[in-house]
Amino acid sequence: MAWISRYALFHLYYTIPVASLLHFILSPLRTRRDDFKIFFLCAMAFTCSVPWDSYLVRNRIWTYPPASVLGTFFDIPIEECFFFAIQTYITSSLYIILSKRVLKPLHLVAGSRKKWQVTIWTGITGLGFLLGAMMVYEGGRGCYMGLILAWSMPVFGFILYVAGSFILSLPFSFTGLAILFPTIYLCVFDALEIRNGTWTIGKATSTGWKVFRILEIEEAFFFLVTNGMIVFGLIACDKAFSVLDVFPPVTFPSESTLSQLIKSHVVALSFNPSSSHIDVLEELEIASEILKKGSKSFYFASAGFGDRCRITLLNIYAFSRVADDMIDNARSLEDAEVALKDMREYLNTVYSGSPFASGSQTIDDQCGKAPKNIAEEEVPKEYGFPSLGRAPSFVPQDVFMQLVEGLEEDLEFMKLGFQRFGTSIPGANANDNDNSMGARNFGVDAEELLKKLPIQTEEDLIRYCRRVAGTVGQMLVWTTWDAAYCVPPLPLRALGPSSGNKRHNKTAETGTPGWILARASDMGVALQLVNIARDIMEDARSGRIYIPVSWLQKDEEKAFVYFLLSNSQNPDASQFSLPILQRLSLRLVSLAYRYYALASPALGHLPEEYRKGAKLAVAVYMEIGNEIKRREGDVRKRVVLDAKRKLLTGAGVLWGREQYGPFWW
Ligand SMILES: CC(C)=CCC/C(C)=C/CC/C(C)=C/CC/C(C)=C/COP(=O)(O)OP(=O)(O)O
Repeated sequence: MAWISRYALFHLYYTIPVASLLHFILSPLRTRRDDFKIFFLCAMAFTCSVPWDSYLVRNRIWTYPPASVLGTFFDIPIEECFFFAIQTYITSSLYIILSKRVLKPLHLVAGSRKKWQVTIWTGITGLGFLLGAMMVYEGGRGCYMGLILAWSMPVFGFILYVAGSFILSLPFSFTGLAILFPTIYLCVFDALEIRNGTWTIGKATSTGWKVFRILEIEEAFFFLVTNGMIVFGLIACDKAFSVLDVFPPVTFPSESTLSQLIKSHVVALSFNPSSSHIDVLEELEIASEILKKGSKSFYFASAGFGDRCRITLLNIYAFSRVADDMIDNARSLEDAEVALKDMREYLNTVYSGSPFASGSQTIDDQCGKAPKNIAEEEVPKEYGFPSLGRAPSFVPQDVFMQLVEGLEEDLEFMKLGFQRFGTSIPGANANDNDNSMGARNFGVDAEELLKKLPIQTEEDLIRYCRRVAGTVGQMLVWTTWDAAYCVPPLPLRALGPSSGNKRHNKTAETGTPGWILARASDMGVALQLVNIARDIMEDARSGRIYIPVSWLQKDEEKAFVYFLLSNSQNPDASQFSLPILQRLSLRLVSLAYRYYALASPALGHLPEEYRKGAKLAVAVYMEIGNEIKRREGDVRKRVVLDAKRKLLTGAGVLWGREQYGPFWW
């Protein structure tokens, strides 16, 4: 016997390379759940297939020349046993890669909506089983097909019964591909091996019908049903996880012993959301839509987080977006003030009873306390804010309160009345687009006006960024801690009292939770500075200038900002001073990179499975900064990245260099 068998060569040439490629693609985004699913499915595939396949071999339904295999296990070639595992690995990996984009809990529609289809499909599997059993009983040429049917249909029937509506709700574009691609691939190489004589299909027990005249129909059907079982099994796991992510109070027992854990997953698997659960799902859908519309970059990057983490990130973004819009779109100062009051009240309501509520509690107190199941609670709808989901169970309320303080700062601009609510600034003519404005309009009034701007110094700017974006960075960190550890990591003691805002101090020891939170705030600052650089013109149109007045040393720079504000209905920097706009936006981007450099080492300290997701979110947004640099700071036209650029940037982060930044970093 040669040192390697023909069947082993089949794996070497055709299955191992594909499995390795998929492993490489999936590895940066792999989560513990993915590992669990793959392991579980491989174990199931092996256990279910060995007795069945052993029966086939012993009854000569398929045979192999003894010389073409390395050894046997219950009469099955060991290469065939390996095949059960590697086929499961290939199909599972492909499904997991394709499904990363999809937020699976969104597909937990009420069982009733798909009830009929589920009943019909489950019925079909029942008939399939009966047909298969009859074919086996009769023996002869239908035997192999009958054995496939009788073996696989009960499995399909069971999965459809427990997760049918979820399976039918998922987009066929990816579930179908995850089944069909490996099926076609395996059919082609199976046909080749049959022709080479590596194995043979018994003529007496097969129909003799061939697919495309090359492959026995039973073989093609075998690959189809086995890949189908793998994908359906993975979807069933996803259903259980989705239920646990969205409805933790329904199924999650507070005990975390292994038996309780298994029990909760079994309950989740058989759980069918009723109409009373639809609200939660609809809110999730709204949050997802808000992110999709609000930020294409972050929507793209959100796929890099597991669903559990992603759901809370959606909730957080949706709340921040809606809160921000309420201020931006307020029709009067009073409206905006009411909105702020509502925000604070809403936060107090959803945080009532949470160990993470603002107050006298220290983070020490919060450690070890079971989070309250706020999803169960009736949150008043009158505020009109999207649900915060489970965030109040692990994100300190103070962080949200600081975000609201940031939004409050925007009110300062409104108070100045730059073209808001029909007022105009003193001494400026909104219709005056005179190119020589620097000389004519700019005067004592303007000096006075610049003095009143809320952002006077770089410190003011950074404080604002910390509040509106640094907080979001910290929320992301708390969310990953919850998703990875279920409770915050213990050294939280290092943080001290939860109230007070010491989290961005530079002295915290590297690697401690306090340090990680501080760096997350820095990262938020970096991203917000890019955002400000990109939106100078748009913000001016809303009467806001975030450029620190202290940066405006020369008269022409002061005149520039004055012009932007006074002509805020239609500012067009090209009319007088593009170089100033370029200088200021580039200065913002450089500052952004300084904060990025400070923060990026901390990305490696996030829970491992969320590192890549966070890097992806940061990289896709910082790429906007790179583009501003490439355009030499000309931000008259809004900088947006096309899908190709996002994909390339994303790919660079996932499979390429560890550190992200402009090429000279
Ligand atoms: C460094 C560590 C430990 C963690 C990193 C933590 C992260 C990812 C921080 C970034 C936080 C973040 C996403 C802040 C939001 C900043 C921002 C500029 C938001 C702009 O949002 P939109 O204006 O809605 O988006 P568009 O600009 O795409 O329209």
